[in-house]
Amino acid sequence: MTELPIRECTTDDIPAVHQLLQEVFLSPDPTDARREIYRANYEPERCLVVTDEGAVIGHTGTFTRQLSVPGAVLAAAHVSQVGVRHTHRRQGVMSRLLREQLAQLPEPIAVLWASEGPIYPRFGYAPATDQVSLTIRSREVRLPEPSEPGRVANGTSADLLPELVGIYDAVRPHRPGWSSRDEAWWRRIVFDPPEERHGATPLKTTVYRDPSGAATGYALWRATPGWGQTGPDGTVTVKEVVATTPAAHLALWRFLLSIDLTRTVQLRLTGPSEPLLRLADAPNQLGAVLGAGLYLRIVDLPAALAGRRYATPVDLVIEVTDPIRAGNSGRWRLTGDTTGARCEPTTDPADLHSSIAALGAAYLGGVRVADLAGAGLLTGHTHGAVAAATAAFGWHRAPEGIEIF
Ligand SMILES: CC(=O)SCCNC(=O)CCNC(=O)[C@H](O)C(C)(C)COP(=O)(O)OP(=O)(O)OC[C@H]1O[C@@H](n2cnc3c(N)ncnc32)[C@H](O)[C@@H]1OP(=O)(O)O
Repeated sequence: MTELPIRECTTDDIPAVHQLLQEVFLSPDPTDARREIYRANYEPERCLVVTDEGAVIGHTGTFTRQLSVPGAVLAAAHVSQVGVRHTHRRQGVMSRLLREQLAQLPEPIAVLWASEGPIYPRFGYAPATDQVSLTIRSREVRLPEPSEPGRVANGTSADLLPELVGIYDAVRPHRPGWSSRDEAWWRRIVFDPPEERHGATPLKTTVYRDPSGAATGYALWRATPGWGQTGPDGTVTVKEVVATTPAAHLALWRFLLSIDLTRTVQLRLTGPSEPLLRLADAPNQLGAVLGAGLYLRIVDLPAALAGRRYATPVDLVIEVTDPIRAGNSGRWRLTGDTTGARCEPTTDPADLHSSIAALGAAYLGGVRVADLAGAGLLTGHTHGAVAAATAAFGWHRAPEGIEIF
């Protein structure tokens, strides 16, 4: 049987691609406003389609964005919108799309959110952040008193957007796992059509101002009313809290936990470095659940390993196997520290042996090399190599994915 053709997407394909994605993600009919939001971010020249008799039956997409990694900010392919029509599944269409995409990507790393865990490891992707989800019983948790006399104020996202962008961009370079946002991405973040609120309030924007009046933090959140036998039982759903200072973070969370008529506060996407985990007087009442977060794939190994910084001086030979991007396979000498790094081919004997996926898991500093070795996913060949790599690849702040793209 001849293979169905695979090719770059064009602007003419966009309606058919949207139709396919709506179908495969079991989504309701998008409104014109939602279509426009998707269209603004869509980069057809970075997307691939498979067609059958001219009809689009498979798709994978890439968004051009940057990702913060330990000590640096790198170009990272943000892979998304992977889908194959129900009638064409389990015939290898996705596999062809993802392999072709990996062959073409110019970025040193690629990241994605997996709709289902088993799909991506076979392509060299691995979970690189621990996702922490919180379901907080807000009346059972107390936070410390405010550490400065600032104030919170609500406004519209349109009016406050310049301040939101300023706060986000001040924090982002220091938060491994966070993605750059251009104007179109910000429009998507604050997009809030009434038909998608499902009984909740509009998205609210709350800014914290320090005693000098400077905006040092913001929260995006909404509330859903609820009533139980004992009275009010509403839920606050927090989209994100971003703060440049601990004082702003504390003040915003004190505010969110005290919204009248609510008893639960949910935050779906944070990580192990979330300060609330240390601030709450009753941490168990935060309802923390751990899951797999952002998946990462090393695409161009020497560029990726030289592109981040290392917490302790490192000089190790790593033998890597990559069945898909053959150029990554081989022995590489990695040297570096907190100021820079080099990664070059070598014929020296290996200190460590790793699959491309295991190295990707360790890349953002959130998965310990020693834990990967303990699971048998990575092997140390010389004395102390696993310990040295564990210290060097680790980072002082755990990576976190805070936005599904
Ligand atoms: C980054 C993102 O966009 S995440 C979103 C991914 N998309 C979705 O979840 C939408 C709904 N699902 C789909 O559209 C399709 O089922 C896809 C894209 C997940 C898979 O497409 P297919 O063309 O059927 O995949 P393909 O035939 O290449 O399968 C390759 C292998 O992955 C496995 N696989 C595919 N999908 C899944 C899954 N959902 N769960 C577990 N294994 C899977 C297949 O069994 C196959 O394994 P094998 O080689 O051992 O037989």
